[in-house]
Amino acid sequence: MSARRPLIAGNWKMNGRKADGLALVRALADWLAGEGAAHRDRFDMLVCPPATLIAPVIDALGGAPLDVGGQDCHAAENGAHTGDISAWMLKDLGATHVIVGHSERRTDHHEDDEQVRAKAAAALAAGLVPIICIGETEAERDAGQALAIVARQLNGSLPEGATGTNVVIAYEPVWAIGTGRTPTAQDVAEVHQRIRAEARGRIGDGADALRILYGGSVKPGNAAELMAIEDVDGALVGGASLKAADFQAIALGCP
Ligand SMILES: O=C(CO)COP(=O)(O)O
Repeated sequence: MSARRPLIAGNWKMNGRKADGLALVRALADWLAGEGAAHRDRFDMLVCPPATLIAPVIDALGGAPLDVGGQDCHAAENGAHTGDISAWMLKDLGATHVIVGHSERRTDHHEDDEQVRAKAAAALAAGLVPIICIGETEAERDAGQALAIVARQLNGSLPEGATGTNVVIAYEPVWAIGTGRTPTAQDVAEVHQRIRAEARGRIGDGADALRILYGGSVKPGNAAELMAIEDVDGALVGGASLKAADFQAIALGCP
């Protein structure tokens, strides 16, 4: 076993006006400086606000040990790409991470593994840690294809130059996102073990240091059970990351 410190990451998705985002991040910063301070060596914490709030959230941190990331980036550094944001722009604001390949982008924007890999490569080139999301649909799980789909997505989405420490993988079964349903602990363990094995084939023993997050209906009530599973190295949290108390409780679920 390596000393992989869990990463508790909040994906705010398309939620929050400025006042909401600032109130949330201030509450988290206050907690990390107060009650949460005693637990700081048990997890790293990250929030991924909508692009409009990244700069104000970073300004509001006041030195709190809380990283800030984007929810997506374009694969290019600059150029004629209306509405897009580059990894270098996120880095310029002070972001440290960027989510790529979230299933909502794979669905809503038809992103495929090749595009996700290009985005992840851009993140690495810009000096950000890409959080590469993979996960099967319910039909794929019912057809017994979950492991094969996740392996294919991982291999297709992992960029050249990936190591165990410069990328993070998030396993998010599509059918568990926002539904209140989660896979069994055994199913989560099986998929995470497979992800690490596939990663080992690509990056060798660096895979021991690779953080593999679970995402999909993580709540205060199930966080401890999920975080205790072998090869689960943190959580990518959607809905429950919008409430400071819930997000904090999830972090406290880390072993
Ligand atoms: O998609 C997710 C995080 O990226 C998970 O969302 P929920 O936690 O709302 O299910």
